[in-house]
Amino acid sequence: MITILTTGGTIEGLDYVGDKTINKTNVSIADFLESANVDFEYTIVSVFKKDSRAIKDDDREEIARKIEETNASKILITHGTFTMEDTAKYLGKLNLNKTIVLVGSFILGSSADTDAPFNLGYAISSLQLLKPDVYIAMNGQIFLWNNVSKNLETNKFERNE
Ligand SMILES: NC(=O)C[C@H](N)C(=O)O
Repeated sequence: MITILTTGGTIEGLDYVGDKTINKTNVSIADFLESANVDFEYTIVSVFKKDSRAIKDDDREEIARKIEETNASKILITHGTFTMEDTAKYLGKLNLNKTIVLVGSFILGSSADTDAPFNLGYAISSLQLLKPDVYIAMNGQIFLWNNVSKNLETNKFERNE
């Protein structure tokens, strides 16, 4: 059983100009999974729908609460890429003793060339194999919460050393 927590960001088809959200086509994570015909049990909980630049520690606390509330030991979090590393660090420090993988997309989930389905598939596969801890699954790689940052020039996540 996997619990999927959704929090907004480009992966959910939300588009932004500056700080303003332009509500484009709302893409649901459920639609991606249904079209892939996945065959594992999951529940999707929408925690909030935000540009990740607007996510504050109060919001992260709410995510942590949802993680503690669920019986599932494997948690996927869909999240905007801008502050994904901050949420990963926040959760990593809590020692929640569950396998937690954060994933998002660089290209709008509603675009034909979106990286969302690839990233989701990679993250879900990794989630099932990784030991308890907090990870980011992006760019076809797995990053541990305490050794990751987003390179804004290359639009890639990378290890700090
Ligand atoms: N690629 C993204 O997800 C960026 C997005 N604007 C965010 O919420 O961080």
